[in-house]
Amino acid sequence: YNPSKIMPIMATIPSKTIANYSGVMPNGRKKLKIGKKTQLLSSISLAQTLLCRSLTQIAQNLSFSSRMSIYELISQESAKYPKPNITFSYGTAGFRDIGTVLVSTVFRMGLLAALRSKKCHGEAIGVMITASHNKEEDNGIKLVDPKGDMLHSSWETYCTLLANAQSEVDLISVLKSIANDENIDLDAQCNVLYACDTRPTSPLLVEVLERGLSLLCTNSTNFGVVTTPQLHYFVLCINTQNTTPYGIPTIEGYNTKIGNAYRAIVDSARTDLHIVTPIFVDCANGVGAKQMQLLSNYIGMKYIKALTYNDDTTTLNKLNVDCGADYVKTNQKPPPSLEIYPTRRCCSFDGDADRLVYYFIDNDNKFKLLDGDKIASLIALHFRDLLQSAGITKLNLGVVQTAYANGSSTKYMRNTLKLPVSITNTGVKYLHHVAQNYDIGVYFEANGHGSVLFSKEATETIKNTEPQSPAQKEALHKLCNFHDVINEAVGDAMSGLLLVEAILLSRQWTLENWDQMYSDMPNKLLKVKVANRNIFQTTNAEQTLVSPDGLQEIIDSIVCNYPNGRSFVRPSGTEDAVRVYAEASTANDTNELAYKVAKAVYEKGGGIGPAP
Ligand SMILES: CC(=O)N[C@H]1[C@@H](OP(=O)(O)O)O[C@H](CO)[C@@H](O)[C@@H]1O
Ligand SMILES: [Mg+2]
Repeated sequence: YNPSKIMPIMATIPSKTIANYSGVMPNGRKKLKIGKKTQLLSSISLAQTLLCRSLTQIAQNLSFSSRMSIYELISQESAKYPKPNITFSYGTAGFRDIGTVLVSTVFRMGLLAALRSKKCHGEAIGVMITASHNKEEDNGIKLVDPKGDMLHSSWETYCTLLANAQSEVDLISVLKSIANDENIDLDAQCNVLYACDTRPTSPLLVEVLERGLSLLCTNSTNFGVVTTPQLHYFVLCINTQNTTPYGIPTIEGYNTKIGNAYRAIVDSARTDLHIVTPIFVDCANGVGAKQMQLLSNYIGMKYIKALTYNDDTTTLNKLNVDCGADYVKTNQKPPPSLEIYPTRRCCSFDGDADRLVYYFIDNDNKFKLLDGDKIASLIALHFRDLLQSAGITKLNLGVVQTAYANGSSTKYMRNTLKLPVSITNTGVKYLHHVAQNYDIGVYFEANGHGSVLFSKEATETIKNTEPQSPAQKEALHKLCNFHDVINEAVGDAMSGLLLVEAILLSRQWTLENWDQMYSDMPNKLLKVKVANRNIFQTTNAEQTLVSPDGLQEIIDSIVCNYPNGRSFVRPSGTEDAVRVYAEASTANDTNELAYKVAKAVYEKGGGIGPAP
């Protein structure tokens, strides 16, 4: 091999071909933007040079790799990304930290994603680089399993082990033991799809991820800057391509599937389209802004009037600042940037557009939040009615919540809707799995992250039931379209918005009508800083502490003094803190209860910093 021999060969390749391909060369970060005729010639010669350099690099790597084992190569490359002196943990939503300290972790997750795909017989695995609602300087990485759901918990330990391997020797030893324990053939097929959100550290982390991937994976696709749920959707689409295709794994495919289903529901609701009122969408200055604009443009103003706010993804220090679903839910107030008055319908996404909350102010200027619990209640009610109208009785419809669900919502669904409600651990992966126990499982976290899952039996029943009346036919048709509007892979703010809008239009409901389903119990969420949150261990879907010793008894003795009081304590999976939740009949009682429990946590659980 000799680079000087490459040039004459290059000369025989039509320049246009080189220019076309130059954008996807291995050193593709220097992508060429060719468009203006005046720049074309110089771009082509630059493309030739770049291509030549890439070929040189490939040839060098090839001759190296023939002499070095793959583990030696990994070790050599990994040395470029030393692990900082931090203990990483794959938590509720993968790894989260300041973006720049995640470099070694992200490189290693490239290796792990490749192993996971090889273990799953070459099925596509997703890697999303995002820190969701957290601050802009943070970033994170989480893996998506072949069905589009979260990484299987048995592999989370591998993630943590790999991220914490101190030296290159440790790293190789962890990799070898994973390959050995899981019986993985390193030469097996592999497919990894990856994407990122709009954070400033995302391009750097994507580049490092690619380095990791390039060592073990021959087949990977960069989906660019998309929402977390879109990446989950792409993974599910690609892995079902040869069986029952879930959809087309592109942004257009996503918009077409959910957009067409939404339009069909609106059409079948036979509503006068003039009643389609604007929905003001706060996009948290995140990735949802552009994607929501693309989706609503596809659907058309006649069907949806989605006006995006907080859609600046280029100015620094704006992401999730005083806006977004987490801000609205935590502070129980609208983003100051949104002009809100009675009758104006508003909703907020979070930074990676997997959470959705709605809100409005009533005629007395009182802020009303329609959170994940209210969204779940609306969906459960509507599906219960549709199943009844469709004459389907054999499908079991149920709801999954966490202990953070407002007590009134659980009561409403159990006592008024007469539906089964399961309570499970915090984190979408838990809710998702429990929802699979129902034929139609509606799951939502109070913060607005959730979806609806349909069993195979549910899908087939909806598709194959012979209607006995026009009303039944219409209900079945609606159920089919509601199924298609939902992103079953994971909770999705954009798909959730269409689902809620479609239900409201079908029922001809305003946000006030929706809000009146039930009244929220006053509630309070506090954080307590402790020296070691790992000593906090829970049972009973995180509602009862088993450690530290004696603390649960103290909490019980506090709670029993408050009518309808409920309070529980658990360690956060995403922040270095312990969370305290309280609910009671009045706002005063709730406040008092929350602070008393937080104080007990601080005193008995090794609190640090100022006392609550
Ligand atoms: C009380 C609360 O809202 N907890 C959130 C938060 O988890 P913690 O483990 O509580 O930090 O972030 C998770 C990931 O986004 C989300 O799934 C969960 O609902
Ligand atoms: Mg999120």
